[in-house]
Amino acid sequence: MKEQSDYQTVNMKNIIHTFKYWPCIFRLLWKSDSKRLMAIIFLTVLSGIMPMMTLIASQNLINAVVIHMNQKFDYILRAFLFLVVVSLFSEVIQAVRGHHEMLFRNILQHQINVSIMDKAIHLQLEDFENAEVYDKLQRAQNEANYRPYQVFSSILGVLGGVVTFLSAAAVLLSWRWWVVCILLFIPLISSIYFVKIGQHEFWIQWVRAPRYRKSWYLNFLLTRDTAFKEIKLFNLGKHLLEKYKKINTEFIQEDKRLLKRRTILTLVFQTLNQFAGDMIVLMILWSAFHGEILVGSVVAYIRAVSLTQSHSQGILSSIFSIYQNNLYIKQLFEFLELPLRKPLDVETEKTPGKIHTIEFRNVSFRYPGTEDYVLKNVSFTIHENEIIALVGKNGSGKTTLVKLLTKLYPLDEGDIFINGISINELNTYELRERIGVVFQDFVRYELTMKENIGFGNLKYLDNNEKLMASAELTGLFDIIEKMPKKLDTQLGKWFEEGYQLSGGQWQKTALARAFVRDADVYILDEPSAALDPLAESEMFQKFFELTNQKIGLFISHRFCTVKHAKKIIVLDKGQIVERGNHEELIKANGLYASLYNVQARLWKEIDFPMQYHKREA
Ligand SMILES: Nc1ncnc2c1ncn2[C@@H]1O[C@H](COP(=O)(O)OP(=O)(O)OP(=O)(O)O)[C@@H](O)[C@H]1O
Repeated sequence: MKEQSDYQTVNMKNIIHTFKYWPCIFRLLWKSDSKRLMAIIFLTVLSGIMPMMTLIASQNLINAVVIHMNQKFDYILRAFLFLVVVSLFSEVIQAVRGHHEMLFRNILQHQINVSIMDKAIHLQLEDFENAEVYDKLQRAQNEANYRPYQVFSSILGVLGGVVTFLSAAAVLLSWRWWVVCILLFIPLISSIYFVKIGQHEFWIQWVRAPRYRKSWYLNFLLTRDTAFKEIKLFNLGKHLLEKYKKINTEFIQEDKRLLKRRTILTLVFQTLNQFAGDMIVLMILWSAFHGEILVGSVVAYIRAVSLTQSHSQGILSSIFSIYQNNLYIKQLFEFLELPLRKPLDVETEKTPGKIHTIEFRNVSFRYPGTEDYVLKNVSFTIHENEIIALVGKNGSGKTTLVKLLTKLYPLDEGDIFINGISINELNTYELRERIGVVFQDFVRYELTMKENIGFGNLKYLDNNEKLMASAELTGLFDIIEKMPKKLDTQLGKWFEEGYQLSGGQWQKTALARAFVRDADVYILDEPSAALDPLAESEMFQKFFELTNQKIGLFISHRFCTVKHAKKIIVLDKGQIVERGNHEELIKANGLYASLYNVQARLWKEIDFPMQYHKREA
């Protein structure tokens, strides 16, 4: 919030503050392609001098014609050839510079995208679920990744413009030095006004950012397949489009006001500039009329006046663009320089070895930035060759337990021991290598079937035998066999020749991905939600076999499966309220029994149809 108000207070200090990222920009530019960067800077300076060179060559030629008319043609020819060479050289420089700039822009953009993605893979889940960090990532990604090039290009604009401006001014200095002062004075005054407008635009852009993201999101919803079905069925298209239009119409209105102000100011200063220029041209003609200067010099001076005027405008618009881009650059580097969270990434040498026991000891947890405990004093132990079922109402903390065990969140209070060692002391990557998890919101990779399974264990990515063995465990084998390119079949509908799987088949793919891992612990969070009863029963049979001499943990709301687990842990509002096997828990007649009975009644169609009939009557 403070950060935001900093932007809203628009003053020179804040504007200057945004320049603090320039060293980072230059490091980034240098890192991207240092040789090309140097070449571009050199060519920019050179092309800044070229207009003046052309001007001097034209002046020479015209003066040569005037002086040597009907006398020596070779003087005229020499002056002409000089002009040809200078013009040609100027064209070549422009072309080579354009070529390098284009390439450099692509390389730089690639470098920035890689840096953003590299940063993102080093963040923690905690960061991704933190609106502020996510915001920074989104801003860096959507708005800021091309800005460094724009700043660079504007700096080049200023550099080239200043060189041309000064060299053209130098031509005029030899005639009347104070003419240069007049030509400088007007742009200087106008730049003060333009900086003020620039500050205002900063502010407008900043305030606009959240609305801009919303409009981006609406655009995303309307143009991707993710929300297509609901948008059609609930007939949301028009409603969402209207929302999008409303936000963007506001932007257009704001832009109109801004542009109006800018256009009026531009007009005023251009008129003043033009008037001053015309007066100076009149003076040049007056001097020529009195024979003080030659025709070539008349042309050269007039051209110099026009160059100084046009380049002063160019320099101003480049400075203006630098101001605007600086704000976004700040967002990019704020994201790239986000400090990585410590505890999860501390790499220790300690490896768990084969996991024989997992012990949760007095674990309590609150999500960062929230007050309420989602887990309270949770303690239980799982041993090798055991399967535990975690049950409880929605939001009771089951998935949170898995996130803590897999070190997706740092522990808050209490500890988790793997083979007697605290997970805080264990190497995160080694620990995760030994755990195979299927989350409720598993990923449907729009890639090949091979990748969808092989991502569970990259070392088997090209081992079709292993991948198919894992597919067999989840009942995918026959489906893959029938696919056009078997394991190499592209899945989903985003890319060419995509083969769309059903919801249950996607779930089986996610299970196969977890099963291909040579894990010691397999965790399934709602693994059967999309499976038909037969597939569910087969999958659990395989799961029981797979976890032989290993540890299995599954979260499920389906009591027909849960009842087969030897140990069942019942969570309620983050606390373990019951534990035991099915028979014990039914006998205890607590939460488990009541949840089980509700479901059993639904299966037996005792209560539900009666109510249904009552409503019909
Ligand atoms: N990233 C988060 N930030 C803040 N609160 C969260 C976050 N994720 C989950 N919660 C909260 O933590 C509580 C437990 O969530 P959890 O996902 O562990 O429940 P669950 O038992 O797995 O539920 P379900 O059966 O619906 O999957 C919920 O109240 C939820 O609102």
